[in-house]
Amino acid sequence: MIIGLPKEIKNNENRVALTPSGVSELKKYGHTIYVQASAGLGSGFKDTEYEAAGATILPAIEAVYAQAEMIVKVKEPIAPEYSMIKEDQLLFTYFHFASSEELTQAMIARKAICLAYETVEKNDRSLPLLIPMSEVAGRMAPQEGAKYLEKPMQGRGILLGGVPGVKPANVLILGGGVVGTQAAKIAAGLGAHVTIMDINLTRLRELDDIMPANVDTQMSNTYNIREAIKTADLIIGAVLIPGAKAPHLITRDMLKEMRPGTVMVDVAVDQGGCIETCKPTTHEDPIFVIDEVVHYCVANMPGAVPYTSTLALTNATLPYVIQVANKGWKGACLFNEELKRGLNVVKGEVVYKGVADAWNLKVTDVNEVLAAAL
Ligand SMILES: NC(=O)C1=CN([C@@H]2O[C@H](COP(=O)(O)OP(=O)(O)OC[C@H]3O[C@@H](n4cnc5c(N)ncnc54)[C@H](O)[C@@H]3O)[C@@H](O)[C@H]2O)C=CC1
Ligand SMILES: CC(=O)C(=O)O
Ligand SMILES: [Mg+2]
Repeated sequence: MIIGLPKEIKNNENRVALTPSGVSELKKYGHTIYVQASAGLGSGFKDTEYEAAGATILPAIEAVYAQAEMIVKVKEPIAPEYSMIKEDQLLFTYFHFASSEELTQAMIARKAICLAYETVEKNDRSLPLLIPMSEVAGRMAPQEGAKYLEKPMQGRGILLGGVPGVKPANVLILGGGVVGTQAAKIAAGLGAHVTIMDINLTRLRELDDIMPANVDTQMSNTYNIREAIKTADLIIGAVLIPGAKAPHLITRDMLKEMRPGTVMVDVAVDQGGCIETCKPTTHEDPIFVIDEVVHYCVANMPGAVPYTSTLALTNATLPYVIQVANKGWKGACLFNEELKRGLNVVKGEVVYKGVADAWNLKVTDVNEVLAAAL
């Protein structure tokens, strides 16, 4: 297969979807890989390393899209890339369609095959291509929260861990999955008092068993959230309904219940956010303030730590990339249910229910689309 690796163009997105070692693995199976010049530089990989691994470097992004049967990326295509996408071209990347109607309509119009990292799902319901980046974003969330809690950054001016004789900060985490667990570990390690809320009682039991003494668990519901936000210093949004729009657990009217300088890090922003007032921000301009509450809503948090994130992401994606390259998208999706669940939009049809529901579109049975494509 001919594989294209473009350089990411989203703000401060320094990750890259294949490392030179990934290129050399793909070459073993006889695939051709075109890499856009400087695609890996932000993650510490030089063009010469990709060349040595067997890739061909192309100077312009247009040439990479023009040549490739499969584009492997990190983030969703953004407007300048739309017109480069060809009918029947396979795009394997994060899409988060439920947070962008524009992107959904653009991919329908381009008649591309959109295989979304975030909905590739194992039989045990885990999301193998989301987990590594959720681990990164979860560990970053208290770090970013601590920074914006500082007074000069518009926060309350409270130290997460407190000091002897002074209470630590209260951290409220909504969602006890991968992001929530990693965020709790780091916040608790810094000495904060942490509360994790989830609707899954089994998950709360597991967390209660493994978390240190300064982490409490509580059932997530509007009543409990309304109470907790009154004394929270840092709130981390970490809920997920796979592929679908996140529910708004914190509504606009709740902001006036919070103390001035409270910081909210809505990691779930890539699925639309679990805080009503959240809108996507960038690493260049990460926060905004409403009703004296600081909102941090960066949709590509791991992009800021590419040395960690690129390796973590490609450790997980490469085996799937190899499968798709070896069998083609149809063969790979028929062979492997995990990959089939990653199909979101195929040749103009929406095949993922959460995405169709988000934008009131018709959902087509993925098996019909696969059968028609054979
Ligand atoms: N902004 C960024 O850069 C990044 C964002 N993310 C996003 O973070 C979000 C969380 O991802 P993961 O932790 O991997 O998901 P996960 O599936 O591991 O965990 C989600 C948790 O939310 C819980 N939940 C669902 N509804 C809830 C409710 N009403 N109240 C409380 N909890 C509820 C679920 O029971 C589950 O335990 C996703 O939207 C993901 O895409 C992930 C990585 C990077
Ligand atoms: C998951 C995601 O949106 C990211 O890693 O940027
Ligand atoms: Mg207020």
